[in-house]
Amino acid sequence: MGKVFICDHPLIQHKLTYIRDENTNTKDFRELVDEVATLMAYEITRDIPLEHVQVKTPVTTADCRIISGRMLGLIPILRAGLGMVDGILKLLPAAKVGHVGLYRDPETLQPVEYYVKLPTDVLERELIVIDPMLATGGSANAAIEVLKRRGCTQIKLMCLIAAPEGIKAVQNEHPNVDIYVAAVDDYLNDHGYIVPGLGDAGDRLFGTK
Ligand SMILES: O=P(O)(O)OC[C@H]1O[C@H](OP(=O)(O)OP(=O)(O)O)[C@H](O)[C@@H]1O
Ligand SMILES: O=c1cc[nH]c(=O)[nH]1
Ligand SMILES: [Mg+2]
Repeated sequence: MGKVFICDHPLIQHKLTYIRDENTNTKDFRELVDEVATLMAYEITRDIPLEHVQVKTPVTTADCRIISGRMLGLIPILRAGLGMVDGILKLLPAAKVGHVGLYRDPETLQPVEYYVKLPTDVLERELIVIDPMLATGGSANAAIEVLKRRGCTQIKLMCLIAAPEGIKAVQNEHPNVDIYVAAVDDYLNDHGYIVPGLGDAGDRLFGTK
């Protein structure tokens, strides 16, 4: 079963509080999501392998370590996943970005696919699927399925807030995908919104409501 890592660093939790606040405006919401994404990138890359190199300092030769050429791909689920991309790229500038466009039908809560564009070398990359919200898990599962259908095997999922129902759904359908979240909330309401959550992440990021 996929593991769940809760990124509970105080800086992440502090910023998440303001992200949840309904009085936070679009500009601040976007900036805070960007900052939390950077901090979460620090946590999600904890297991990246290093290799030894020697560098000449002005004083002597030093045994040092660098990331061992690991190729990463970021896969934001449109729209809301876009809000986390730049924050991650600040720490991982060589990552390539693929896009999976999904919206959740408001009646059925089922994901509807409308766009997929992936890097040509996606099979060689370790992939991080990004979406601020893991509610029913339908969108994350569908995005992971898009990647697996193309033969991708190394996949992690990164979200800001997850509902227990969404975690269970991903663990059931994709047991080899680890999930990184800043918080696990209480439950889903009758409209499939995470409680207490933050509302509609896409609308809050882009000011569409
Ligand atoms: O786990 P689920 O039940 O599938 O819900 C989560 C999805 O819902 C939201 O997307 P939305 O449909 O609002 O699209 P948007 O990002 O374009 O606003 C959110 O960004 C996730 O993609
Ligand atoms: O709470 C939720 C659930 C799905 N999508 C969101 O943006 N928020
Ligand atoms: Mg939305």
